[in-house]
Amino acid sequence: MVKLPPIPQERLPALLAALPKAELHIHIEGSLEPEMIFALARRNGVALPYASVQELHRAYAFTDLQSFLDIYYAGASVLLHEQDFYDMTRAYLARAAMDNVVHAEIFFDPQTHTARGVALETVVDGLHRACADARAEQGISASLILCFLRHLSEDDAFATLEQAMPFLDRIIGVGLDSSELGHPPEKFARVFARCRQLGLHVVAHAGEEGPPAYIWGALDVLKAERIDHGVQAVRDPALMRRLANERIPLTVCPLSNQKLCVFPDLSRHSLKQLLDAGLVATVNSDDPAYFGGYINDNFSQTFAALPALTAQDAWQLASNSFEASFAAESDKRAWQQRLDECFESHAERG
Ligand code: HPA
Ligand SMILES: [Zn+2]
Repeated sequence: MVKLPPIPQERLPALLAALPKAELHIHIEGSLEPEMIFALARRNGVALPYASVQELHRAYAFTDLQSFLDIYYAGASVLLHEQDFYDMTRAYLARAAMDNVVHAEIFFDPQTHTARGVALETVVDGLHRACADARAEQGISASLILCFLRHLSEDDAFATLEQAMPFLDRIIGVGLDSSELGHPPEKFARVFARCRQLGLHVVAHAGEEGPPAYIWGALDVLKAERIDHGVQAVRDPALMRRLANERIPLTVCPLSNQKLCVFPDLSRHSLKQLLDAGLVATVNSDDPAYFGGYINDNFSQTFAALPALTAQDAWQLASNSFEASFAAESDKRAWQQRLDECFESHAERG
């Protein structure tokens, strides 16, 4: 264990906010705030099934993953033009930078847009231009991960990969999201094998609502390098040992788990168990506009709900986020150094 300077307990909230961190599980369509949904609907002449921002907000009372996805896909219907994708991504990156995110690996769902007649080029151009401008103007680094929707067929995923071929230099990897139960990783074995051949990184949502068997499948069949969510792993001791031994990161999203009723309450979340078992767990926001908080809200509310979490855990979570990222080793070392300096400054002050 790394020896850290002692941090007084009352400084923990300020430390959590100030920590440099990477965000590795953020669906960019899930960063669309209700106000922006209405502004884009107006700009693009799209009719929404909600009369006002307040009415839309009131619909954010989810009972499970599917009840959220239905509203999330409706929200994304306002995105039509390159500028829409640009504005959404710039807004997220500006907000993330305020939370001291130094690096973000951003998921996007092409099939949600191509099914409505939006060209993949429009999507990728807007997202990529926003990432480049945010890096130049705010110093935040960002890269893109294309997610396949698992409720659709493997053929549809292959067609999406084909459309993405001209843009692979702007994508670092692929992921798997949407409705988990009934859509195990094995359904996408061949398309993920092709993605690996193409040199793309591969990650997958598994063990959010689905059983530990879906995490085994993501590892053994898809060869996922990271597991998104993965919180159901605590139900399988052999899986916990494997994740720890192979240092397979989990991108955990506590507020998402709370809002989608994966845990009855944040105070019952498994994050501390995952860390104590030596897993490379990280904290992320998933769909911050829908789940009531960006990454620092996830840190602060989870540490408040789980008093067993310590400053050492905070350091570990931030350090894990750099280790788990697909960034260059030189960047990881620089961010790690900033993390250690942040700890020193919080220990010394006062
Ligand atoms: O939490 C999630 N799970 C699965 N698919 C998703 N798409 C956006 N957010 C999620
Ligand atoms: Zn997710």
